[in-house]
Amino acid sequence: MENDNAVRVRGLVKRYPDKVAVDGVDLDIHRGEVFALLGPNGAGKTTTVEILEGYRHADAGEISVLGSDPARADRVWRSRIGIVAQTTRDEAVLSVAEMVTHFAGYYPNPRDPAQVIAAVGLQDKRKARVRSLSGGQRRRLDVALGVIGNPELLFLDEPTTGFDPEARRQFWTLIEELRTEGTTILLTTHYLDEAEHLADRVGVIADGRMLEVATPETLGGRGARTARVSWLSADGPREVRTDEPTAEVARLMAAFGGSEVPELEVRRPSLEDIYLELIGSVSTARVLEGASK
Ligand SMILES: Nc1ncnc2c1ncn2[C@@H]1O[C@H](COP(=O)(O)OP(=O)(O)OP(=O)(O)O)[C@@H](O)[C@H]1O
Repeated sequence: MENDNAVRVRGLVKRYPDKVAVDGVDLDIHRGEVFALLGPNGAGKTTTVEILEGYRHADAGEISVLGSDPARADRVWRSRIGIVAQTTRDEAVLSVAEMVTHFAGYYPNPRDPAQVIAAVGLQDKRKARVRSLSGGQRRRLDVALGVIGNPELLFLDEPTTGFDPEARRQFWTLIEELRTEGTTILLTTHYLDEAEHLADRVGVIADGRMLEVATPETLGGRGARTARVSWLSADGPREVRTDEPTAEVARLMAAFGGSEVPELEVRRPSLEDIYLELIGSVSTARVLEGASK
């Protein structure tokens, strides 16, 4: 019987000849959630994702994806997942509409090709040959091909690399719609704002190890971190650090006689600040380890 998790991984290990790329990773992805896997270049994200997709084989660990071991999964299982890989290189002579329709034919319960093309913003390009698309347009097509089969679980490996800002926003809307429909999504991204906007939970991986899994709001104790309150006083910009920003704002309001406090801002560390701190601690540990040898 399938459990409540779309993905359940325990003790995942993948070794390459000169590198342990994944070093004992545990991971649970709940059904219906958007999970973002974050980490620096070479951390082991793509290796992990491709093992979950059944494209690479693990050296050790227990892996269950939609209730099956991906290394032994069949065509029916494959039709339940959608994949947007990091790179696609085919130089198809088909048009966008032909390609999306062609892929729809592989699945038992596909989405409507015209709707999917519109959802990724390629309606003006539907008759264009795939090989004539720009890098960002090609990436949008990759996303269309990933979702055309109406997957229960969607893997997105750096899906918005090369997107212009408008395309990224449009993509975010599409992901939100898929999430509302109940699709489970595993996303890797280097854009922290993307993770913050889309993910229910994030996992930070570095050097093949999972450092922390949490909501974007609570990663690294973020929610409890000291806030910075800044404003423009008559003497110039001012900033205080406080655990009670509300009290500080109330004090400022009184000081300004209830009128608008100029340039008032309350900031807690951003997801990027916290992420860099987590990653930084690993790099420092690696340098110290090297120095002690
Ligand atoms: N086929 C392979 N053969 C040998 N080493 C590999 C292979 N694939 C990946 N590696 C190595 O394993 C490590 C993890 O790579 P992986 O592609 O999983 O990282 P990543 O987190 O996805 O990085 P990026 O953010 O750059 O995409 C890297 O050091 C990489 O060089």
